[in-house]
Amino acid sequence: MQPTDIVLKADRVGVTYGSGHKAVHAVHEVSLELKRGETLAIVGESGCGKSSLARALVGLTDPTSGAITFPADTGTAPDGTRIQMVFQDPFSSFNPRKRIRRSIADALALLDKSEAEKIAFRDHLLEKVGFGPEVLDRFPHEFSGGQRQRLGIVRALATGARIIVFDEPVSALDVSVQAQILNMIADMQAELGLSYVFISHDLAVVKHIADRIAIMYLGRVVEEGARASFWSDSSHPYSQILMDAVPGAEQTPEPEGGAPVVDASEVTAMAPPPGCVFHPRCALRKPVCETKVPVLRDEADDRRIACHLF
Ligand SMILES: Nc1ncnc2c1ncn2[C@@H]1O[C@H](COP(=O)(O)OP(=O)(O)OP(=O)(O)O)[C@@H](O)[C@H]1O
Repeated sequence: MQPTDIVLKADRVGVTYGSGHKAVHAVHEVSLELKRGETLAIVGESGCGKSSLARALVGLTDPTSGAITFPADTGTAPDGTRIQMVFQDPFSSFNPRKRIRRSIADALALLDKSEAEKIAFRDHLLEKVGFGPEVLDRFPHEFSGGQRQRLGIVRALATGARIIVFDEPVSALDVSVQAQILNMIADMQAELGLSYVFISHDLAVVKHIADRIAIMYLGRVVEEGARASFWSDSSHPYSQILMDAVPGAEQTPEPEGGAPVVDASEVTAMAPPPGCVFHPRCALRKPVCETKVPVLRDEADDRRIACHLF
């Protein structure tokens, strides 16, 4: 078998809540690949299914359809250590009654290393996020949001996981703290050779750290490609809206046909529109968009778009 650089692969993954006419297709046939050492950003508005996909990737939810595999896995890592999630608010996942030492020890327990090596690894990770060993005897509530997020990152990495899924890791933090955390995340990736999936509702946050970007809308990936090409080539009309919202981005002129037709909040995964799910909000829509679902197909080198305009 050929060695592969793909560390994580989602193949037509679907996540459905409920059944029958009450079913919500939160994630619909999503296929993605994450290469070793790369950061794949998944971006979309609230409710597009980002968290459902993230939870499926790390095994917290079983996909209703499709498959999640780890093609580059050598098979030596015991389950639970190859992929970990960092949540928006790690406070909710730290046991408030446990000292930090205990919480990190629980993560280190998954490592196949000697006690001394575990301690050295722990202290190295703490140092990387700017903490000394004195934090170990404190409780979670004694830390600010930014500090807690740094501890959340340490705890995820302490398991030895090589793939980290970050679910909106800086969204709850002050803008001044966000850049600091993003820099730490990037430093650790370079030093430890980690692969990241980075979930965000804000394209501005991922603009500097993502190698690849996938845009999700109502459970589907509508566009995917290398980050650099996103700001240079033409894009899916939905991606364009997200790009225009990035501060300092060049604004695209209002397309002919005018503004979006319906309020975004009226379109939900509970009652997705027929045809292209984005068509009610698309100023460039054509009649075909109301009836036919566009497939995600290669538009250029390293760029896939699901849109009838291309
Ligand atoms: N446990 C659940 N039961 C039923 N519906 C759910 C459940 N979890 C999520 N949903 C629905 O699935 C869709 C996708 O939700 P999800 O949380 O994955 O999106 P998101 O993009 O992460 O949004 P947010 O950023 O607001 O968390 C939404 O319509 C949501 O209401």
